[in-house]
Amino acid sequence: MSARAAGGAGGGAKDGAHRERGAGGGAAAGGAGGGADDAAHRERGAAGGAAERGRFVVIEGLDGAGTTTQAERLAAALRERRGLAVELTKEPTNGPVGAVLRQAIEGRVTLDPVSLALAFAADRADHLFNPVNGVVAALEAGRWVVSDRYVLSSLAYNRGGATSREWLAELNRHAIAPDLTIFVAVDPDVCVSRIGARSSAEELFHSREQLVAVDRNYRELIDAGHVRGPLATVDGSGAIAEVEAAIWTAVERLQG
Ligand SMILES: Nc1ncnc2c1ncn2[C@@H]1O[C@H](COP(=O)(O)OP(=O)(O)O)[C@@H](O)[C@H]1O
Ligand SMILES: Cc1cn([C@H]2C[C@H](O)[C@@H](COP(=O)(O)OP(=O)(O)O)O2)c(=O)[nH]c1=O
Repeated sequence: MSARAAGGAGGGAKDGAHRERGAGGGAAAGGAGGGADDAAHRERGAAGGAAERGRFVVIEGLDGAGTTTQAERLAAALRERRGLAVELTKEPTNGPVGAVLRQAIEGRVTLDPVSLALAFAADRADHLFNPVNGVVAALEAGRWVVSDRYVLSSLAYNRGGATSREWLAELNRHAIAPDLTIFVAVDPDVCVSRIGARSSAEELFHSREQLVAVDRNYRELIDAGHVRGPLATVDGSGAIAEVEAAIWTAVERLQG
């Protein structure tokens, strides 16, 4: 197994923790597209017994909305309360394209908006279809996946000028639809203050002006029905435990 596979390409929490690995690394994804939409919830007849497909839950929101905090809490709750095997992942991932993106986000390299959008789409393809530790392989092996950010982040953050919503959607055509997207809604001013309390480091999308524009994009995308798969909007302005409880209610509805 490569160092990358052992370390969990495609995610893990910010520190790379919490990522469970299935024996043998899971099934091969079978190429771009994965066919996972069609394969949703089917039983696997492969050797080793039938495994019901896992569910893919995505947490979205502005920087500072609490997506990292809530993705960690949801993954832990699914393990503890439901006894599920859960992988916690994030975008940008800890894989090779994700490493370049992290440099761009932290201002160590500069990418133009088209290259940035292409890199996020490439990182996402690896996140999904990596045969060793990709999301599709995990879902097909029966594990749940909770992802901190996904396609909706590209549509909300990387749009403008040469990068239209339509083009971004086309770039992400192969990305499977989540079983549930949770949008953690928080006012941009609150996000700015939480970001400031967390760290003084400058990042690409941390200005108030940018967060206001991204918030508008998220809300337009949601209102126009451009989110693929079921969506739950949760008020993220309350205490961490309150937001966690609201997310749990949304996920329980999915299970029920
Ligand atoms: N509901 C909340 N109320 C107050 N502070 C929060 C809440 N959720 C997260 N935080 C804090 O805000 C900061 C940003 O949270 P984080 O989960 O890293 O956000 P994101 O991943 O969306 O940028 C962290 O310091 C975190 O502890
Ligand atoms: C997944 C994704 C993230 N982003 C942005 C959103 C964040 O500003 C940044 C991810 O940085 P990160 O430090 O992980 O932020 P957070 O903890 O708030 O999620 O990358 C895009 O611009 N496009 C994308 O497709």
